Amino acid sequence: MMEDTIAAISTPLGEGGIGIVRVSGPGAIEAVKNVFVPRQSKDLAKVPSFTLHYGKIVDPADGKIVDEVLVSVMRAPKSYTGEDVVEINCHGGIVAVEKVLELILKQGIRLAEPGEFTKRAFLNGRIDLSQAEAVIDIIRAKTEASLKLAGRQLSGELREKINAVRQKIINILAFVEVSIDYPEYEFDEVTPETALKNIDEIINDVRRLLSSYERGRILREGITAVIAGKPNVGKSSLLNALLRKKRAIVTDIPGTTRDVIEDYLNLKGIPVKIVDTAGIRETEDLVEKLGVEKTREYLNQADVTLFVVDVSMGIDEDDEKILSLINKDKSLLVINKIDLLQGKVNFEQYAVKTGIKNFVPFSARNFDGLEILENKLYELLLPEQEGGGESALISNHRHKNYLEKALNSLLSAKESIASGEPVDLVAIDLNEALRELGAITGDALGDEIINEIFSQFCVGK
Ligand SMILES: Nc1nc2c(c(=O)[nH]1)N(C=O)[C@@H](CNc1ccc(C(=O)N[C@@H](CCC(=O)O)C(=O)O)cc1)CN2
Ligand SMILES: Nc1nc2c(ncn2[C@@H]2O[C@H](COP(=O)(O)OP(=O)(O)OP(=O)(O)O)[C@@H](O)[C@H]2O)c(=O)[nH]1
Ligand SMILES: [Mg+2]
Repeated sequence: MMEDTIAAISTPLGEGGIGIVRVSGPGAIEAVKNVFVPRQSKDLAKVPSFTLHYGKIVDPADGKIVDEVLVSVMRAPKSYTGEDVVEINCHGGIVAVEKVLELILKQGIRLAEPGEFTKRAFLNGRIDLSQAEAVIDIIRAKTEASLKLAGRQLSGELREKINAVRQKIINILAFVEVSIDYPEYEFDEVTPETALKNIDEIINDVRRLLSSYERGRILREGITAVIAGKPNVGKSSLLNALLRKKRAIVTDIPGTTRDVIEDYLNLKGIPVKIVDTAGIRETEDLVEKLGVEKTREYLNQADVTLFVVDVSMGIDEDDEKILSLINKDKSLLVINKIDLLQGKVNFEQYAVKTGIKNFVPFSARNFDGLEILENKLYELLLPEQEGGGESALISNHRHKNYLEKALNSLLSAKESIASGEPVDLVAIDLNEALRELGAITGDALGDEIINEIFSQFCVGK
């Protein structure tokens, strides 16, 4: 349990219905008692846990009323942080909330660092590190799907999976350690064959977790889609169609979009940053030139490119130039302006000519093909998995890193057993794998790394 007591404003600063000052630590109740005058006289130190109390915050220095509030009391160890927690529900508005916080700090309470409440929940053992990280993911979630993913992690799903794998390693280690300590014993259970079989099973578990990372990352972080193509093919019109609003200026003058335009959309749960760019062409116009330069930079960062062509114009050298700048496997070819078509057109020809397999005939004028376009884009990002596959569990790069390290240690242990090396070496690798998996849940992780993780939180969380 921490010695000192911390406080912070836990709601966004601004005008709102209510604003909350949260206080946590052994001195929380005493500090609030000093500034809180309950309407019905009672002692906050004696009220039951999880109760709410009406009254006023009064500055003890001059007896002036600061705000009318509701105060809740949650006692250790059953609280968000695992410590005594008192929350003061003030009227929303910057002045009242800040004034109340100031009064609390005057009672010898320290201002909380970003993420410190959640860090205490972790340090006091109420949640593990992966759950603490899920808290920040929930705050940052941009779509329902990413919220759901973070919610599963908050409920401890990842911790359970990791701990199950660790337990399997511990089971093998137990035998290995015994045979190190008592080499004269022969254990029927631990022939190299059974050990190899068990390690293989663990390796598979870790690989399965790792394989869910790509999906998890896309849902958690979202992706960047860049619209590219020659001037006037309808890039900005496509942006507007996807956003269902007139975000970018559209004209029939080639070179209309000069600067990069960014916006966000929710593609069936995937948070997508969509970028409309200046049409790429050789130009003498300085402003347009700079726009084209920027387009190239964005294309380098794109997770996926929407390459737009005008069906009434076909494909020429200028298209080829742009094609050389993009990753065709991560592109969708949008064959635009099909409303202008008279007679039949072989769309596959466009796929062959551009080398982009995924194509969709489209009209930004009448939205023809918009739904197919969205489906194909989704499929390109999150392909349907064979046999259903495991739903995403790993979404955080830190977790992926430690899983990869653990996998290497396990592979090394497997090799040692297979080549008949001394059991001591096997034990070293297995212990290493245990430590690496433990880093995901926060077991045996240095203070520095823990501090780094929590510093990414917002104040009051
Ligand atoms: N006012 C308020 N709203 C909030 C929070 C908060 O801290 N204060 N939360 C903060 O982010 C979230 C809710 N999360 C919480 C998680 C655990 C506990 C808690 O007290 N857990 C105890 C007791 C549970 C029980 O009664 O069974 C425990 O786990 O021991 C509280 C809030 C969202 N809304
Ligand atoms: N008929 C028809 N016209 C379209 C379609 N999509 C876009 N246009 C027209 O094509 C012209 C260019 O559209 P924009 O969306 O500005 O094209 P752009 O690719 O953003 O052009 P730049 O910003 O100059 O590179 C406008 O006159 C649009 O109305 C379509 O599907 N059918
Ligand atoms: Mg444009």
